[in-house]
Amino acid sequence: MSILIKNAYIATMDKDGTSEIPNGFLLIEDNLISQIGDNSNGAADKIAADKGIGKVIDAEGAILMPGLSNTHTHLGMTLLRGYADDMALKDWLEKQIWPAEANLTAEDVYWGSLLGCLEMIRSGTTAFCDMYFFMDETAKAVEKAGIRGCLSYGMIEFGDAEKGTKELAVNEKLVSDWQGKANGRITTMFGPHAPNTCSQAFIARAKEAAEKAGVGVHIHVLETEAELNYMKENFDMCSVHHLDAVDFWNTSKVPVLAAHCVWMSDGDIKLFAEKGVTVSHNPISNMKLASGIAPIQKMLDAGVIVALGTDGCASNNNLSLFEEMKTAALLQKVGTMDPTALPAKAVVEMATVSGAQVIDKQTGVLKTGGKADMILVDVNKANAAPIFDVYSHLVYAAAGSDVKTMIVDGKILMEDYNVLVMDEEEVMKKAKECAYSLAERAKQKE
Ligand SMILES: C[C@H]1O[C@@H](n2cnc3c(O)ncnc32)[C@H](O)[C@@H]1O
Ligand SMILES: [Zn+2]
Repeated sequence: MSILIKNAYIATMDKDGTSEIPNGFLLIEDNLISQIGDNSNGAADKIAADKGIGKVIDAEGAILMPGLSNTHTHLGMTLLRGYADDMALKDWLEKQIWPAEANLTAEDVYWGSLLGCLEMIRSGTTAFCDMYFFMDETAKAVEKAGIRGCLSYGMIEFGDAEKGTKELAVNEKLVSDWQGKANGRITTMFGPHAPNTCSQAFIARAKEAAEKAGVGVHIHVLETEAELNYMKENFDMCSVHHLDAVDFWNTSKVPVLAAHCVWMSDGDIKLFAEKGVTVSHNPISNMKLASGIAPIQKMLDAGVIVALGTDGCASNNNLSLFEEMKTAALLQKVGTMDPTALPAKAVVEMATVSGAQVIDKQTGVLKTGGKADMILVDVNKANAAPIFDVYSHLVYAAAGSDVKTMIVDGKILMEDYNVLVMDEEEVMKKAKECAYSLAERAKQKE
């Protein structure tokens, strides 16, 4: 189906083309953007008439921009929203989260993932990178919801080579079953959990498997000072150098996505810039677990690709990249005591162009020939009067709930706040039932 959007304030995020079109139009044919331009001379109506376009969206009072990419989630964990708060990462995982996850079923992950997709649709996220368990269920949820998902299985091996072999087989099956499915909306990666929960040899095997399959790797790294200290005590070097010794950060064959990266040294940053690693910055989770402040401005200055992520709903406790954008900007300013650190436009680039780099390079900007993944942000609202700068508005004043329309791969998933791809009431009901039953099962085992 062809869709024509007219009268929008377009923020293309295209560094090589026009970045803003105050009164613009955009034409979608099949799943691609076929035209984008100025509408002040009424070009859109002429195109609609000439081409006989059936679907015209009048976007007066809205910003049209690329959809947002959430580069670090654990979508099934949406069921554990608010399950365990106000704890440090190690205790949180070992005493609360892992015991609860030991009771997870495939059905739990399906409904948790679908709820996560719903929340993302409602808050402007068109693509995400996930690492969790029962990933077939997350893939089915992505298939239904219509967004893009780059899915990895969270492999935790704890130095047990036999367990490692089994974990790799699960991730390999995910790749062979789902890579490129749903018209390419579903892609896959390998997900070795972290350098302090997986051995160096195992992480190297995961990278080898990823290169063989031609897919990326997704890992947590240097999230806490405790991880840094553990690595130094046991291996006499930090996680980054420990994995560099097995060439893990080499991106010449496949992308490498490193979540958190809070405790990076200047040397680690230089290495990531040279290697082309994508960092997923998760400021809210890092603040909530008191993990620290990642040196994001330093990374950007050094040329590291930095994207944004929410982390799972048990450490955030939502999936709104609008909240993440604002928090990222404010945290860098207070962390460096420099109000010019991480300006608004740079944050929007992190949430769009940079995130898309690791998921689907044909998304993340609005330009002719690109895939049609985009959102309309309602600015006919009290919190949007006045707007002097579109990026300032998106980062400091807008909210996820201002997203009124979403199109992914040329298909409308939400229009004028109506989600078209699932029964919202049913999803919330089923997810709550699964969540309370999971908590009950976990409590009984305590
Ligand atoms: C895939 C596993 O990862 C766990 N997890 C969720 N959030 C974090 C985090 O911030 N750091 C490390 N591990 C995390 C999740 O519960 C799964 O067990
Ligand atoms: Zn995580």
